[in-house]
Amino acid sequence: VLEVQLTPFNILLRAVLSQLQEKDQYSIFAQPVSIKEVPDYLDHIKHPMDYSTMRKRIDAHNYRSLEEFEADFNLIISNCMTYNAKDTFFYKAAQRMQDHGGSILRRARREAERIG
Ligand SMILES: CC(=O)c1c[nH]c2ccccc12
Repeated sequence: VLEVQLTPFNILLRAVLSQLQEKDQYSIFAQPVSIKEVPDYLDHIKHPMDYSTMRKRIDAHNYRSLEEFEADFNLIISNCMTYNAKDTFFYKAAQRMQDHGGSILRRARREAERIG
């Protein structure tokens, strides 16, 4: 059985990830971009990221700080804005996710300071 040690920090990261995923109503960012569907994706994007990968990193206690978690969130956004043209549904979804994420992460930073 996967015994995930639940530290306050780990619980905070899982809660923040769930808040971010609530704003991804079409689950655009939920899984890695499919290389079968998008064969040239890795020619353009050198560091793919998605929410399922972030969840694995949380459970592996792979984030040592909220800044590292935010860096992966920002990677999801920047990858999407790099690969997709400005007038696309995906690009616009990344812009909205960036706006939503900004306020969610600001609140999380204050909470992380509080739990120390
Ligand atoms: C997040 C993202 O860029 C994508 C998510 N699903 C896709 C399908 C085709 C091309 C790009 C994507």
